[in-house]
Amino acid sequence: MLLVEKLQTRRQGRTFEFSLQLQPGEIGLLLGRSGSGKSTLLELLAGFLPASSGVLSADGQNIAHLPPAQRPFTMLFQQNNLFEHLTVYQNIALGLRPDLKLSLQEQQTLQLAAERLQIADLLTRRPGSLSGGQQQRVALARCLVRRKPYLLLDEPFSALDPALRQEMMQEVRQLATEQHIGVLLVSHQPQEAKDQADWLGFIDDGQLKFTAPVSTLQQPPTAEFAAYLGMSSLG
Ligand SMILES: Nc1ncnc2c1ncn2[C@@H]1O[C@H](COP(=O)(O)OP(=O)(O)OP(=O)(O)O)[C@@H](O)[C@H]1O
Repeated sequence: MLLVEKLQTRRQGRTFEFSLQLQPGEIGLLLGRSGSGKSTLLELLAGFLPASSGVLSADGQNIAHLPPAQRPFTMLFQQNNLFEHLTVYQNIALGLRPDLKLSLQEQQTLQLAAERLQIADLLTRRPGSLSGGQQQRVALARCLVRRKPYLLLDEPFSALDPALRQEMMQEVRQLATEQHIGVLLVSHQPQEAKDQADWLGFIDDGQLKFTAPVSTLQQPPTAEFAAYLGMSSLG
């Protein structure tokens, strides 16, 4: 389990403080206004941003002091996840070995991930010749071969059309369930993403104000959350 307790950082004179728990196989959907701190939370967990205080542990181990590469996270961004000069195969292989020299077993792992994400016929292509959806599948395949227990997704599908976005969310749901990966997903699409999430969290003014089951979308627990959803009043 991922445990975050009063994990703090400062950015541009503002204090950010987050507390949450994420179980293996669980998808937590992070919602909130632009600038509220959603990406800041993911960067803090991944170790791209130093924490000034608080607790960050994974499966009972304190991981707050570890450099990003040693933390149990893999992160997927909205775009620019791939290297344009490398083939799809090489882009995925980077998740296994920075020098791209894969053992036979690693080659098999890569092949399985590519088949799992239906991109096995694209391995010799370069990202520039792929659609946005195919590119994000490649990036997801690289996350998969890294075999990290937690996946941090920062609006990874927001540039895709609605049907494709839904398809990718189903893919993430299956991966989370089958491989017991804990997923934190930042999204601006509450209605679509909620179909696949286990809980939602509302970030406002640098804090995770609450986490709750997705059914809460129909009856927002706070006026701020209702306003974010575009509802004029509670109930
Ligand atoms: N690289 C950075 N360096 C300094 N400040 C940053 C950086 N990235 C974001 N910030 C600031 O941190 C605050 C929170 O930004 P953050 O990106 O976490 O918001 P967000 O909720 O993810 O927004 P959005 O939905 O627009 O992506 C903002 O005030 C922003 O200006």
